[in-house]
Amino acid sequence: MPKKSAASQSWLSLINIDKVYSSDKQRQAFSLFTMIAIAIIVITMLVVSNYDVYSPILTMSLIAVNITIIMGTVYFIKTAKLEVVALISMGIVFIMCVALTYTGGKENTALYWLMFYPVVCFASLGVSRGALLGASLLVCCTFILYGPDFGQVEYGGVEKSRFLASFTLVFIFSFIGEYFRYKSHMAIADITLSQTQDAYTDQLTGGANRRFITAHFLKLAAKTPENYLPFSVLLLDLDYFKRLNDTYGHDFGDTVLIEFTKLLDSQFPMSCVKARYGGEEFVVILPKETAQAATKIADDFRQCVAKQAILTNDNKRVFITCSIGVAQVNNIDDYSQALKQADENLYKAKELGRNKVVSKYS
Ligand SMILES: Nc1nc2c(ncn2[C@@H]2O[C@H](COP(=O)(O)OP(=O)(O)OP(=O)(O)O)[C@@H](O)[C@H]2O)c(=O)[nH]1
Repeated sequence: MPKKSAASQSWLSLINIDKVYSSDKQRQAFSLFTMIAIAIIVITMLVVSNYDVYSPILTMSLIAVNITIIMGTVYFIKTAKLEVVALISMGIVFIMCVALTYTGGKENTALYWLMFYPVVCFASLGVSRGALLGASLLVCCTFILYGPDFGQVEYGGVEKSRFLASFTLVFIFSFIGEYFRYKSHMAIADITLSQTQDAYTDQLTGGANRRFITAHFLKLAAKTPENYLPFSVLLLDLDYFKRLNDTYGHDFGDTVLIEFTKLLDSQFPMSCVKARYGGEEFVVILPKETAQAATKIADDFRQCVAKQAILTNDNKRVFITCSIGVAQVNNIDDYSQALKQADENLYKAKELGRNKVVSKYS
């Protein structure tokens, strides 16, 4: 655990676990479109082979289902809006199920077809919407089977009660399956997020570490370069840190590193990425800033650091300074090269006597 948390944690918001969520979306999409594919084939075959047996209400509703789910699939291909397509598809299939129950289908065998509905509803719509649509179908079917005569077919008493019992069981077990699958999925998502955040956190300062930049930030910037490029990279190193450790002790050295991280967070905008690169070395990335502008910003920070006193345990005021090397990144692939350049500039800043900023504009 970090000794002290840095003032701002904005960099944590850049960490996501989209892969965990996208695999769940794939599961939902796969369930829905498997049902759609099977539905298109089965419905087409049924309509073609039974159009003379089916009542016009049933034939029309089956054709309407086919057209709607085909259009829904096209809409999904164009927009990738899975939830909308799932809701519309399961809505129209709901109407088809009601029409099937009402008309009886071929030789009053319609009820068999309804059993798949709760399963696909939960798999493609999730717990609450799945429960709502599944339960609504159960209520509608019960009303059609046991309600007053309003033109529906008459099923046998045993057939009705067995259908309701089986449908209820399928509904309950689909609900239990989806509810606990969702709960475990969320638990895994939480664990993955906290482990990922942990892996990218510097344990002493609570700020980001080097891995955050190399394994996460650079990939993010490569995906949306328009949000970041060109950016400037500052390499900052505390001056005479060994002497500080030797004079005031290692614990005070730690306190200085924590206070320095807080200063980075408070002095640079939230949009900047700050990370401890190791030891007493830090990196700051300034998105959409040229090296020229960054040199001025870095110099303001250097002066701010020099003015800031840090208190020792016995209330002694200690002043620190830092040296900074600056370079510009125009292309993500050039990051390593730019970091090397910033390192060379930092080395020059040390050679010039420390407490300096060096870039090609300084
Ligand atoms: N307290 C503390 N010290 C650390 C930590 N990591 C590295 N150090 C110390 O930082 C010091 C770095 O020393 P040097 O590389 O010689 O640098 P310097 O003394 O700052 O000298 P210049 O960089 O040349 O100004 C070493 O004494 C390390 O032990 C840490 O996490 N906590």
